[in-house]
Amino acid sequence: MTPPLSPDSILQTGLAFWASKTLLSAVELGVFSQLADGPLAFEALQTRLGLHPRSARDFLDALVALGFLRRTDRTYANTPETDLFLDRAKATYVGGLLEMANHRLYPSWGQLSEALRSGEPQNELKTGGPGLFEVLYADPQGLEEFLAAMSGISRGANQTIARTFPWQQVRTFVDVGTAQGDLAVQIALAQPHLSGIGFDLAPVEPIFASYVERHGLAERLHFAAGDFFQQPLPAADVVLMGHILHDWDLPTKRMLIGKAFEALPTGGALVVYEAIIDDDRSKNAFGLLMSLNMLIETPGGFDYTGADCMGWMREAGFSSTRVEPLVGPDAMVIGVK
Ligand SMILES: C[S@@+](CC[C@H](N)C(=O)[O-])C[C@H]1O[C@@H](n2cnc3c(N)ncnc32)[C@H](O)[C@@H]1O
Repeated sequence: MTPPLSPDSILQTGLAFWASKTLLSAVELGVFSQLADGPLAFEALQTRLGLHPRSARDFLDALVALGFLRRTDRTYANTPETDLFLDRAKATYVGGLLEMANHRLYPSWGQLSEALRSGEPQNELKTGGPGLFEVLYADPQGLEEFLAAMSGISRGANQTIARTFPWQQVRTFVDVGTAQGDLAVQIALAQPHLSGIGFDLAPVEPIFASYVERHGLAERLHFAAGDFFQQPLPAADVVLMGHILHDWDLPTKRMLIGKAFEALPTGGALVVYEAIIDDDRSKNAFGLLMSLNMLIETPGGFDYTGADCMGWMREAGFSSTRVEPLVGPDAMVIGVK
């Protein structure tokens, strides 16, 4: 007998933004940072957070029910995960991504239907303003927030690439669009024989330099300032591009893969990684939603399948290509010259 149909999953996804926005507001208000020094009684926490009495208990108890806080009697505490990843004072903080989701993506995603009809981004570009990167680079705090957010979203994949790529015969690498430099840092930490370059726009340099310095890697990791639309990529045995290609339209994707080919010696490798969509385009929901996020944020960006990327690599001249899983929705596409 077939079980009766249920609307549960429809309703769960339809109202998932309630839970999402509750978590985003908790990060914005600093709930997890306030609790990082230890549990707090309800009244103390309410006062520290500046919450109106009407919904303070509902808000905090919703966070308990969602699994982000623990409560004993009337005292609230972080869970091990929220303590490690959502306390702003810790190096393991991943809330930068959620801060960006809260103040930038949440309002823009409210216009998704319009974006789907028009094919146009729904951020500053909509009113004739500058593009995503110009906006970020005009505001030093916004830039730092974005780059830290990228480290948060990328760290698991970065550590996997650092461990699993065959680095034995490699001496040098360049990370294109390096942001804070977390991929370069993770590779250098795991592979002490390697030296690397982080390539990015000039305003990123101080942020990269202080991140690399914090990890004690300034001798082996250097910054190269450049614009990949204007300049060739620095030469290296391995070229890496994390969350770069999906920002751009197809001609730009091809141009960047071509520049990577030029920067590599024969036998060198291009490693492209992000939320690579499965070839059947039916399983990697995160990758497909990420592509909608590119619609919201960029004029021509989109995510793509492993087969798509291997095809572009072969057109550029790469002789062998393969796709390897990383963590969660991420995979890397490797092209060997
Ligand atoms: C989405 S972030 C990816 C950061 C990092 N690779 C990661 O995966 O976490 C894109 C990066 O590309 C850089 N970028 C954007 N336009 C660029 C350009 N024209 N030349 C060089 N880098 C650029 C940005 O500054 C940013 O650091």
